[in-house]
Amino acid sequence: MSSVSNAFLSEQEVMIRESARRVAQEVVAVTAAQRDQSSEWPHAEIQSVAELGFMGMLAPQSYGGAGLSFVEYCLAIEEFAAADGGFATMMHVHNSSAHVLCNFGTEEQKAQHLPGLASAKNIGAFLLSEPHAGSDTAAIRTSAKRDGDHYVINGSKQWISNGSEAGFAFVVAATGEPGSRNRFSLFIADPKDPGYQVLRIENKLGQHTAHTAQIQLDNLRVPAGNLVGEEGRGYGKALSLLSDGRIAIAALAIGVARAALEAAIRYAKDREAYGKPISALQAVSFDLADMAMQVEVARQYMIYAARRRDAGLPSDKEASIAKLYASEMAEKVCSAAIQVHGGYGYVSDFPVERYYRDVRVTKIYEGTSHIQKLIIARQILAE
Ligand SMILES: CC(C)(COP(=O)(O)OP(=O)(O)OC[C@H]1O[C@@H](n2cnc3c(N)ncnc32)[C@H](O)[C@@H]1OP(=O)(O)O)[C@@H](O)C(=O)NCCC(=O)NCCSC(=O)CCS(=O)O
Repeated sequence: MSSVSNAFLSEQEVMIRESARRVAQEVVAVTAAQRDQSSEWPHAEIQSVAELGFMGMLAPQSYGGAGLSFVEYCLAIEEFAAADGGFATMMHVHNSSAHVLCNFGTEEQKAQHLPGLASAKNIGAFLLSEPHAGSDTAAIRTSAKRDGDHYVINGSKQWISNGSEAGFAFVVAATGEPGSRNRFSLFIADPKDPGYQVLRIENKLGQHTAHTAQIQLDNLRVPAGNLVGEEGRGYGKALSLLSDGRIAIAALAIGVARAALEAAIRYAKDREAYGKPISALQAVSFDLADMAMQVEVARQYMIYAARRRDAGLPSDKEASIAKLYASEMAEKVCSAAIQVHGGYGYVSDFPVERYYRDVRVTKIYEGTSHIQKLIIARQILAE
């Protein structure tokens, strides 16, 4: 694949990327267009990729995971996104659950939940956003009240990827009074509890493989032992999940953009106009060069941000730069791929209209482009 360079990757990173590419193409890409039409949940594909370790990428091997570094994880996410953007979102949200548990859970919580997550027996979801708390995370209204050896959680959660299919869920809820700085706590909840109700699955522009649900929590009872970390210290944990997630969403946007670029190159070499392939027309070849340049630059910065994360260096600003640049770039590249296809780019016989629809949300979820600018500006002005 000429549009992906292996420069400065370790042998292991190249091997993981190639293995992810093979599995993504053989298992996920072949059914992607059909899923785009049917919105069917990919049970069989999830099981196949789980058997090869891709549903427990960030869980340690001792708990049944693959124990990948963050760079390796992001390289794999790019590959799955090139096959199906929605599938990659489902995988990312699921793999992040294990990541959060590894970072903040007790040994007991890890032993209880990581094997089920790593094998994809339980799909993970993270219940953070609410109808009135999207960009403004601190506006969360869901509350958790202590009742003996349980907490009782009430509230509405919105935009929950995997929420309708989850067997494991993190919930962020307020345990403190409004106005207090340390008012949010993080809990592990069981979506099989009758207090966890799926109100609806959203009808979206793209990413139909990823089911996005609205969840009502009605007296959801959670054992006190399911509190993750200290009471009132959940907000920073949620923000750290978002920060790491932004690097992965950059990888996802790059994967979809790369698929669009490759489709455009294939089409331009094949389609003839004025007696020659349109790739021989300078205008088209320059557009392809622009697209390739942007994908490559976004990838190199995404890998840099992921390496900082692996090295334990501060990476909030870099995560926001990676996500902002990659998601804005990806929408432009997918649009340019449609343009190369002309009218054929606008119909579903070719995959580029799906890529365009799938990639649009990368400018919104895990923090909008304006939120990324806010985080970058806050940091550069404080330096
Ligand atoms: C815009 C925001 C970043 C604003 O955040 P705040 O100003 O409210 O918070 P801070 O004062 O910066 O931090 C509070 C607290 O947390 C600690 N913190 C911050 N970042 C980190 C980190 N990366 N790691 C660990 N801890 C962190 C910080 O030090 C403070 O601690 P102390 O109180 O001082 O001890 C924020 O509101 C924001 O990011 N908004 C965007 C939200 C967003 O991205 N939403 C989209 C979610 S994705 C979605 O909903 C889809 C769901 S899914 O696909 O299923």
